[in-house]
Amino acid sequence: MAENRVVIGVDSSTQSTKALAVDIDTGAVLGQGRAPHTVSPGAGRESDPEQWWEAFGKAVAGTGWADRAAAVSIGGQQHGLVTLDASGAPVRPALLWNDVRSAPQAAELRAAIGAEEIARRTGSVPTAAFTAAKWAWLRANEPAAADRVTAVRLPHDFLTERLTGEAVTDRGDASGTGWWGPDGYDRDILARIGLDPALLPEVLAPGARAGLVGAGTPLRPGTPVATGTGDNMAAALGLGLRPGQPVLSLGTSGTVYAVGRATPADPSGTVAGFADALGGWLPLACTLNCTLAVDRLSALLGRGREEVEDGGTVVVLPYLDGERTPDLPGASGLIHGLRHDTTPGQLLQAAYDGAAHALLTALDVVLREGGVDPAGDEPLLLIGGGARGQAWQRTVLRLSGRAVQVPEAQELVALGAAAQAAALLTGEPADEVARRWRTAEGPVLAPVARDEAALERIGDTLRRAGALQGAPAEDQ
Ligand SMILES: Nc1ncnc2c1ncn2[C@@H]1O[C@H](COP(=O)(O)OP(=O)(O)O)[C@@H](O)[C@H]1O
Ligand SMILES: O=C(CO)[C@@H](O)[C@H](O)COP(=O)(O)O
Repeated sequence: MAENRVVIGVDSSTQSTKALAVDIDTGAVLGQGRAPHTVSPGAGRESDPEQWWEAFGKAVAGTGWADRAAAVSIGGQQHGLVTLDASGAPVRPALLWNDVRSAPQAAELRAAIGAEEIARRTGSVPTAAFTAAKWAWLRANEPAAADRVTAVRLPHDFLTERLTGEAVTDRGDASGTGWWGPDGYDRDILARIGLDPALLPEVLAPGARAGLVGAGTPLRPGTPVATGTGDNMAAALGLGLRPGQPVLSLGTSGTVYAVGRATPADPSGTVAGFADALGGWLPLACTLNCTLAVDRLSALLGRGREEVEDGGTVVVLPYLDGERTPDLPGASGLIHGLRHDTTPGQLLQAAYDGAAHALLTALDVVLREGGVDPAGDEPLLLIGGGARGQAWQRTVLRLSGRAVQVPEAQELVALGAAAQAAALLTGEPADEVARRWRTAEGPVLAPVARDEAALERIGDTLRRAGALQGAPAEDQ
């Protein structure tokens, strides 16, 4: 294999870094590497950016192509607040997307600007996940640390800068900050949260080159580096997604999204109006409790993930980490409707249902926000670690009523980053590279009738659980 025909794509996600070495011509994966991350337990969710950098080195070395790849690009978990001092070292661990301590700061921003206005300006109504709320939390709770910060980055920007020395980002990841919109950085929002725009990276145009690999990194000096993007935007590239094709990703987070034709601005906050990595839009709904919550329930029940049973009417709201969709940052797990004849397998199935419910009920809003008819019959593309699970597949079929397509290709975030890197060399748009690689191909599972009764039971429990789960009085 000629060295100038292989690129490396990286996914620096919540639980681990994954890297793929990919043949530019065929999309064949020639090598892969992985290294785990540590996320703090307890009230917050934090990770050390230095560990991401070490994991990046191990994962790219694991591909076997680190010293020979022709280009590289990095997709990363969205929203995380990385704070650097004048030497480029982290001031403190990064505050991650699933850290809900910043919920009061998000509520303050919403109240100060108004949900409609902030959605119009930034595409999204901020929740605790958004970087703007995290910076406001840092200012309020650790002012001395905030004062030492000379640069604010997102996880993928931090790694790109370590590689190239360039302080740059892309519109996809920038759109998850809460301080960026179609007109660029929103100076009013930055002023409200006390963040100097000079601390932020430059937002590069789609398809631009971020820079060249410098000395002393795990990659060959001089290797071109693409802009990278947020992990969901990278997966959209990795699938070669066209407008209106819906995606459900089952990983640490659950996400549902589609490339849109229109600029999204959902004032209800269910759908975040992210930008994609190409110049379009990526309306998306995200939950905090997905594969990890179901795995925790299966461990508590002492059953394997696939040991589910049909029947019964028990409802599980598996909000072990608080929740973002619906916006219940103070929520916890809740079981309702337990009977003498409820079996452990039914309880486990109810956890799957509870984790999928918000994503699948948000799907129509996601499509409408992107200007696409939700009545279309495009199969739902199922990706992420959970997509291989039979129980997950059956749950999604039952609660969506749609055909479900499971791409054979795995690690679509890393593949999307690889497509970005390849696009730097070939001049094609990255989504076209992925379509050429046929990354979305895989079996299509035939639709089944939507289980309206289960959806209604979960929705009803949610409404009635109101005060217990910390819902505002007007929603109860
Ligand atoms: N066969 C499977 N069935 C259900 N869940 C799975 C399966 N394989 C992996 N997972 C889950 O997938 C998750 C990892 O998914 P991934 O998309 O790699 O995560 P991340 O969001 O960190 O990128 C893990 O929490 C794991 O429990
Ligand atoms: O917050 C969001 C999307 O808005 C998450 O999807 C993060 O981007 C984390 O992704 P994973 O680590 O679960 O892939």
